[in-house]
Amino acid sequence: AASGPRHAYAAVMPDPVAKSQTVLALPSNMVPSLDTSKGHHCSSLSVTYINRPKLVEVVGGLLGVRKLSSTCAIPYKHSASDEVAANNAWLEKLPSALASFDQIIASAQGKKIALFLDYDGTLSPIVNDPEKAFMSPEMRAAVKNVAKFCPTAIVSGRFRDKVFEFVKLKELYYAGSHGMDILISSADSKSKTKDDGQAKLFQPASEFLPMIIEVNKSLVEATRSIKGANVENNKFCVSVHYRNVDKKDWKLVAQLVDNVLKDFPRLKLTTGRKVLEVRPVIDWDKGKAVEFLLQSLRLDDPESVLPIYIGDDRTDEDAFKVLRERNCGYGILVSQVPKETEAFYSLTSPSEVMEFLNSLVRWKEQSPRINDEE
Ligand SMILES: O=P(O)(O)OC[C@H]1O[C@H](O[C@H]2O[C@H](CO)[C@@H](O)[C@H](O)[C@H]2O)[C@H](O)[C@@H](O)[C@@H]1O
Repeated sequence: AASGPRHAYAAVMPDPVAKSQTVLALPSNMVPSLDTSKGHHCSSLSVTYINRPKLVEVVGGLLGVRKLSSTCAIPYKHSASDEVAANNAWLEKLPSALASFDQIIASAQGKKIALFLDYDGTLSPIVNDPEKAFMSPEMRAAVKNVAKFCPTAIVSGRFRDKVFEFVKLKELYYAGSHGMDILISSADSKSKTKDDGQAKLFQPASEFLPMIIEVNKSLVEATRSIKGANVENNKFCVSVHYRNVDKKDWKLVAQLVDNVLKDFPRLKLTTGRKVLEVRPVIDWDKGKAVEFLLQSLRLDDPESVLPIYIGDDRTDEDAFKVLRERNCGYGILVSQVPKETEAFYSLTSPSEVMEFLNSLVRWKEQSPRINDEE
């Protein structure tokens, strides 16, 4: 999509749910005074409007018009041997992060690992009811332990408060609404200003809040008659779930959502796992959120930090792409089937994610002084 005009943000806005926090409402070159003199790879960031893609471009597969373009399953013939061959070819291209663990830690020698974790499908298994996507106590312990050694952020499409309710770990950073709602405590923030002592919120889509409330209502109304359809308000974006809708009605759901969006030209549609996601047309995604966090937490020097992002969804591709293009870390795709991806490695399930996190912990525990530059 082509870039539109740059967007200057409105004045500082209090967040009703966030006590003792400052909302960072910055102009378009919004990154707090970056020092690019060291040639860090993750440097300039800005927020722009983008043109809205057409419905068929977004949900082509769902509408039967054309295949979805990114992170779609690579089609393969259905004989068992073809599937095995396709899987082997994929694993060659995208090796298991567990099998390649030694390689991964070799490139982390002398560096700090910054971990970015998607939530649904990565830390919790995909379930039919989004309200019941609980994380196991074992997974929570693994994340808690790894966060002792590696700065760890959850980057989710969910409402930030909701994903915190699931994860329940105060020591992590949280980016909700696909990165449009980032909370950073000032102790960790790069900019030492008079706001020190307060947590900081970065909400690049804050002006869209009333519009999201309105579109949420319209989407609930529009899909009311579709059995199994479920609309979830994620604060700066809205999810329309069709996982529990009869397959013959999937196209209808997409068309109803598209009809609603005709009245909201400043909102666009993206797709996830059996979900249509309505979000502002700003050029901001999980990739931008990762860059923002790396810079804000002073983790943007590739000489001393290795970022690793683990996710399962199409929206995680934006983060994989940032790490690949900037050559400053690894994306790990969680998937049981071959997919097109910008990730470097793969894991097959949340339980393999847990195994990977536990391996990181064991590695750090075995030789903390050698592995950690601090
Ligand atoms: O970025 P994420 O943390 O992966 O969030 C993406 C969406 O995840 C949730 O939906 C997905 O998980 C549900 C529970 O397993 C499943 O029922 C649904 O079909 C999946 O799409 C969440 O409910 C959405 O709001 C997030 O946008």
